[in-house]
Amino acid sequence: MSRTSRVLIYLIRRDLRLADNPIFHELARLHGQSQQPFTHVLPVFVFPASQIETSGFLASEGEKSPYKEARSKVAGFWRTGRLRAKFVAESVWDLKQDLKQIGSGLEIRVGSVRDAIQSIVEGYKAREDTEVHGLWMTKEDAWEESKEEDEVRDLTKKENIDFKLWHDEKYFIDDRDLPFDNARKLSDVFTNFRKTVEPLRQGPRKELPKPKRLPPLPEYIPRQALPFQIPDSLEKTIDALHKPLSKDADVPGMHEMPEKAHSAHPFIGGSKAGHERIRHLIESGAMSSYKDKRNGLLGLDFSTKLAAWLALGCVSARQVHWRLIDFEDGSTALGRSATGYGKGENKGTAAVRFELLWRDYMRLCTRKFGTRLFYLAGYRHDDNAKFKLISSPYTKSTEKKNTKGVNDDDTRATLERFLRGETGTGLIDASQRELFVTGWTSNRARQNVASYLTKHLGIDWRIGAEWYENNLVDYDVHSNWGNWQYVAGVGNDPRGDARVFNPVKQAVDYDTNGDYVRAWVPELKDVGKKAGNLEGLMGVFQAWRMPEEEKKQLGLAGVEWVEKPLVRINFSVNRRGDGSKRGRGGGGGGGGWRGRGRGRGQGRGRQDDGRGGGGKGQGERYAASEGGVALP
Ligand SMILES: Cc1cc2nc3c(=O)[nH]c(=O)nc-3n(C[C@H](O)[C@H](O)[C@H](O)COP(=O)(O)OP(=O)(O)OC[C@H]3O[C@@H](n4cnc5c(N)ncnc54)[C@H](O)[C@@H]3O)c2cc1C
Repeated sequence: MSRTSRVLIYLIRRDLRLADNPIFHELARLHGQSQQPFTHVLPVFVFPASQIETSGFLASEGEKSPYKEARSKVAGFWRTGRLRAKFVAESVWDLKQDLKQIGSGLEIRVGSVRDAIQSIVEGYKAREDTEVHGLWMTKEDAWEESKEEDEVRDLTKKENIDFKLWHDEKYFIDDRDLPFDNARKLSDVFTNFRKTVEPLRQGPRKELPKPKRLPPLPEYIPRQALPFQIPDSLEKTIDALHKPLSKDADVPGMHEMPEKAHSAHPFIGGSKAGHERIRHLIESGAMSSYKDKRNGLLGLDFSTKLAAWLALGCVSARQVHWRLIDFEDGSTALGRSATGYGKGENKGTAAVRFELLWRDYMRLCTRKFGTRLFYLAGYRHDDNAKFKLISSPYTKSTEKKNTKGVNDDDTRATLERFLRGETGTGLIDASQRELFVTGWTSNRARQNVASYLTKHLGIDWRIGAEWYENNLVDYDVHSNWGNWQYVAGVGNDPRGDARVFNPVKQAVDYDTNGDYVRAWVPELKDVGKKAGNLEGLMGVFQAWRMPEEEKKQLGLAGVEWVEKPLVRINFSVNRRGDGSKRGRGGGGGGGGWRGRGRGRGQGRGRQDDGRGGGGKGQGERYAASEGGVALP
């Protein structure tokens, strides 16, 4: 008997958008034809049990999850923390709503991706009137995702179901337009890659329109297999995701949101919110001023905050690009009253494209190096690299003796202070606390934190990457692990180990009045106010430098992280204005991160991406040195 319903399953991954989505585009096109290979389409999203803890979806209290806890490999953190879990759920439900409006819908499942699909296939096999005709999904590059693909492909082969893997089109330069056919040919230097795809303004393909109508859902849809059940609202989905996760992420003493502090990332998941954000950035002029402001630390608009939507594919990079084109060409009303409207590409919009290309590059590095993305020795695989050991508090160090004389127990205590934001270095503490309570911290702060953990504390960089994976709402496997490697000196940074950020100098440069540190480390909010000079500010950036009297007055005397910082970083204020260095060692080179430094010092930071700092000469200059990196 021929079955009357032929179902195509679209297994949605990090492509949570309707517009500019090649699969939905093709489904809409086929729907308009009289002869269709399938009669119904079933969009499915699976919360993958290996990456997001799913035990909160158990149907009853007595049940046990058949899956291992979704914890990270080195440090055992939950892989997806509360804030990202919420952002993902919002994005999934947003797409569900969008699909409903055009005659379709979205089925949510939990478990391993393979099990989820198998259970749907089995459900249909048991019926006479329906068959699964095919399964489509988007290719992703990281190894877990590739493994998922293989498992699903094998399953479809066994069940005689058509399988198709689609290009992931959420990136800036389309895979089909890359100047090489094999990722092994990707240069290990970003600048070289960039040159092969310039001019960037002409790089992206056209975006695909939003489908107006999709084939309907099948009349019968197999339910989620036990022991799990799927909630019927966004709120209940978030509750289920949060249920197993403790509020302190299993680290005792984590700090809460300080009074009067504001999240720089108060956004919600989903395409609609993402596009609203793009519109706001253009209309407010924030896209045009991006290049000058992107190194900011506090506020909503100094950077785009688009990364979280991009990571989940709620918006694609080329959608960002084409909205910028609309603005630059003045072809729509978008941004009509903003600076730069109709005047072509400006340095702000060009810099946004440049950063979007970095995102492409990080992902292509994963394609090139595969699982080396997660290796302690990184892409470089250089056994002699100075900072790459290191004692790991959770696995016991087997790799090499920690040259800084730290044993594993000390490292664990040190690490917990780092996670809590109690290192005693203001910029690091502010960033760590901000990250934990808001799910976001700026690029400048991320660079400093990563450099501090790996190069000042000498701790295994993967632990930092895992903590970011847990916390960041914009977590993305390629950008996170790739950037951690880069800063740790084991990745594709041409300067490798030589790049060390001095977080005190960086605070002086980028947190000029200490507002960022004061906002996130409220214990320090009044420090240095009386003195009102740079020396006073030093107490904000390194609390141990506060005069004894002031410590007592502010109730900070005897506080461990104030009195005993994990690292005392030498940094002296030089009022001679010649920017020369004092003391031992350099270490100020962090300011030259990919040439983004402000160019205050002399020849700091190689301009390895060709963009100059340009020496703004802002009043007083400072000299930095980093001799003391001993742990207490
Ligand atoms: C240690 C470390 C970890 C990081 N982890 C992540 C991560 O998990 N996910 C993530 O998307 N980015 C990560 N980044 C890169 C960067 O910090 C964030 O993309 C950026 O801060 C997000 O904020 P934004 O959207 O306002 O960025 P903007 O400054 O507005 O940049 C625009 C877009 O360009 C891309 N971009 C910018 N800088 C980078 C970069 N260095 N590498 C790759 N893409 C970039 C992002 O998609 C971003 O949304 C990390 C950087 C470091 C140093």
